[in-house]
Amino acid sequence: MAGRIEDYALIGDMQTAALVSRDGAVDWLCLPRFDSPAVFAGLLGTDEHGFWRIGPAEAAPVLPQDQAGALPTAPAPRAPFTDTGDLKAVPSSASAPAVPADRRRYRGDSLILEQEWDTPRGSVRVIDFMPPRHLSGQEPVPQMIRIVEGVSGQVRMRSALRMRFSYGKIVPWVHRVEVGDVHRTVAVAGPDSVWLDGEAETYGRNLTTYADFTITAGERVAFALTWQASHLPPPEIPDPEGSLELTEKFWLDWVAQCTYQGPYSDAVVRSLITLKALTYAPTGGIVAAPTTSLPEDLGGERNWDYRYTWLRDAAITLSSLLRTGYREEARAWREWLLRAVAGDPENLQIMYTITGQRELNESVLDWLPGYEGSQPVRVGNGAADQLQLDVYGEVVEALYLAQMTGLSRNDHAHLLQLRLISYLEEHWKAPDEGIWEVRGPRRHFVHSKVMAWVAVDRTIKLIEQTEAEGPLERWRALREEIHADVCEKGYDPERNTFTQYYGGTELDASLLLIPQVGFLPPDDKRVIGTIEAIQRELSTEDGFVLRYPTHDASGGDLVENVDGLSGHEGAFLACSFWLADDLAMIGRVAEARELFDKLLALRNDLGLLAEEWDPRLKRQVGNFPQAFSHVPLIDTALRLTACGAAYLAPQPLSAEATREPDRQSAQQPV
Ligand SMILES: OC[C@H]1O[C@H](O[C@H]2O[C@H](CO)[C@@H](O)[C@H](O)[C@H]2O)[C@H](O)[C@@H](O)[C@@H]1O
Repeated sequence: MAGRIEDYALIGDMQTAALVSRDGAVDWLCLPRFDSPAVFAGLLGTDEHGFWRIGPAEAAPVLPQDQAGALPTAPAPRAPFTDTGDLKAVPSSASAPAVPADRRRYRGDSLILEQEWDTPRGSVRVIDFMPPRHLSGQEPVPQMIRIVEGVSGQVRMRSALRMRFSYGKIVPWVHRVEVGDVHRTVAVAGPDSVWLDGEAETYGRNLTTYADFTITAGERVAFALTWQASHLPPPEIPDPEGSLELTEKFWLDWVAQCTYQGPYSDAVVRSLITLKALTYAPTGGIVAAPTTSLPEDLGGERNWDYRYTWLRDAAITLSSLLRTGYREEARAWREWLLRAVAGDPENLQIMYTITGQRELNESVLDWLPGYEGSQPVRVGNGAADQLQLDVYGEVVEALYLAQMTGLSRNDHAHLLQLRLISYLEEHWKAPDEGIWEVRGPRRHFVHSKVMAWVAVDRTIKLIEQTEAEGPLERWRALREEIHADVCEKGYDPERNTFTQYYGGTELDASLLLIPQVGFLPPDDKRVIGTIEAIQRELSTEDGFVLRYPTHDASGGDLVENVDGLSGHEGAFLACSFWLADDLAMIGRVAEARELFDKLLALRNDLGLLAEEWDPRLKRQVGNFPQAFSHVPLIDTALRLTACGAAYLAPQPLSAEATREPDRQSAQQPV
């Protein structure tokens, strides 16, 4: 059974990721890539939907050895328990004890997880990681490695592995393969095979693969789980200790490139590592989160698949990476973007798969009960077909920032930017689904129009500051027209606040971005009025911020939610960071710091954040970990570090900003 969302740790290899619970269970892992079907989907169901737990066996039942016909089969253990004196006979259906670790941490600035248990007989550490695939020197296949290390005394351990392919639906055929002295266990179903290698003897019971062993201080016992396409030869025998060394070096080298130094260094670095882990290395696409259907409303229907690349989320991620010294990731994403949106801007989607595919058909996995009963469990995402005009602003801003911070010039990116503006010229007046991807009717969302203004503004600046060409006068007039339209139709003079959409009266936390994107200065009375109104009317009791109202003043359901969904949701963490930013910008710096500190305190003990915070239950909710929360964390940390600076202005063009070799010169750029 899944634990609280914040009880999970993230490990990953920049092509997929796993969630490991505090009790040593891997409850979520999609193979071979982020958006593949899960092999362990216990997170969204029960142990029956797949998990792999390694932990102390003190409370574990004695499991009778395999009966004929039970799968998987195994010979008698080579290394049976050395001490069974105090084992109690308990029902054989019990699989593995779920004992929470006493301590856990990432090993330094890496994505290598270490969990430790203290037992009456000694202490033990389990080290979990996924080696980045390019490091191995072998065939690049996904691999999860778990090394059990004796810290003191002698501890009996159990590994219980229940693989269920296709998100918990399929029981694979599990059998042993013996090659000389080497015994391997392999699970096969359809296109997938998953190989278990390890020194401990395995045996099968109740369609689960077990290994029971005793670990003594100073000993290490390793397991490796490797995915391979089932039609290919078996993967090479893993080298867990060598991979550990390479993986640690990889992360430490990567973190060493970070240019941020300041009081929030730990939080910023952990967020950067998380963003890097969410980046699909082969293409540069960035997933919004590695999970699907972790609910925004526990028990409710607000469950979405985030294993895709949103232009919005990826663009703001890119901006954070650029501000902290990571240009390679920015360059890779820009190339992903150019490939993904290649063609007519009319056909631009707001999200794609990590490889740039356009089909994200949404469907329901009806065999999964959902996280704490939150149904439906969805895969795919119907929002892909929406019109969200703000995306043009975020993408253009990221391209502009890329060039202004020294990422070498790219003609295709230039041309794309110009064509996006031509598209906006025709379409900015249309109603859309907006930044929150509402599933209610389209509206004239104020934030969407503001971001359309951003797109035009940054393009004008690009033309003014570089050799890019475009109809400057026409676009200056367009910029004025959008600005005037928003100030006239999106502002309520009686309440002195901008509103969620033209003609509406509700507020929306996305309006907090108005001063941050430079639409109006922070000391404009309309901006201050909006910030104060949002703080007053959209704050939760503990001072975090809702995206928009989903209940009326008395706490009851609204007759009609703007998002077209039932139920409530938690405070949206990105919006809460934006409020801290705005407070700093209008000079309320102490308050901004206080809010930021409170937000940092919401991170789990490993520094990870989901999308939202449920203020009633005091729990993280929504997909986890979420780029859209970690990006604003970094931005606010930078702002507060540089406090005084009203806007994180792009740095001037550096000498490096020279023309990039034209890799695709023969192709039409967009
Ligand atoms: O709330 C309804 C929508 O929720 C999801 O969208 C949210 O996540 C996106 C990815 O982080 C983010 O870009 C967007 O701004 C958020 O509203 C979901 O993906 C949508 O399908 C759903 O309509």
